[in-house]
Amino acid sequence: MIYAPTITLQGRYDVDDHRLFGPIDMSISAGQWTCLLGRSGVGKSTILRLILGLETAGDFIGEIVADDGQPIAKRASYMAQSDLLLPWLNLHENVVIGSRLRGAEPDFDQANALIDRVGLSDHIKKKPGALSGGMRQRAALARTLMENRPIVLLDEPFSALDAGTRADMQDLAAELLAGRTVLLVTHDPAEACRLGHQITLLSEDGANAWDLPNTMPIRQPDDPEMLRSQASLLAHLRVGA
Ligand SMILES: Nc1ncnc2c1ncn2[C@@H]1O[C@H](COP(=O)(O)OP(=O)(O)OP(=O)(O)O)[C@@H](O)[C@H]1O
Repeated sequence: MIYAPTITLQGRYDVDDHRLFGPIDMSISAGQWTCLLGRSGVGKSTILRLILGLETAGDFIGEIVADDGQPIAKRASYMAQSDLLLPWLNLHENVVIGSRLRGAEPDFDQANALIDRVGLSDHIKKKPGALSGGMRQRAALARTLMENRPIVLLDEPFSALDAGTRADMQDLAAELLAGRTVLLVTHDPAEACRLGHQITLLSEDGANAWDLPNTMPIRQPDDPEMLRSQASLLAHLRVGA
């Protein structure tokens, strides 16, 4: 598989003449899941956009580098908070849009298999407007997984899903993204403790690691150590809110 690098982000970020976060020194480990949590508006989505080199509202002073020195954006796939599905294309066409935009022939077998894994085979010809919010989110997940990139940036990818489907999609993403460098933005301590090799808490003052059980993800929902960790993380987030 193509090398999945460690990414480091060092710097500070100002918006509207005030400091939003930083200075921070954050590492997103090679081939692992790093879960990023923090209060609403602290800058989590901004960090994903900075890593991708996309426009943001403020100014970042610092550097974002991969440990192999190669550019990051071209080998990253990104699932934004809004699903970014194109309304005039059907579900299947949306899932293969990446290849189409690159002028390549899509791998239709892979696309069909992914659509099946996210449970949308019966809806393949529907346009996004005819799908529920959770279905749209699963379609966007399939499109992201279809890209098969070594770096994957996910912004609340499971937020619209019912509890059972959410657990299924977490399992699927953990399976298909094994060995990739994944940065997952989430508000859900249970999700972070289930999926994360590392958890980073972003605040105005910095980016701090949160201790996780020594077990490897993906952790079972009834894992006692995980449950303890998610409970203390929730308590910490409530105090910090
Ligand atoms: N277009 C914009 N113009 C001005 N300020 C913006 C703009 N977009 C975002 N911001 C500001 O940047 C800050 C960080 O936004 P960001 O979306 O990164 O936060 P977040 O931590 O991901 O929030 P949430 O958890 O609610 O998704 C916010 O406080 C917001 O006010």
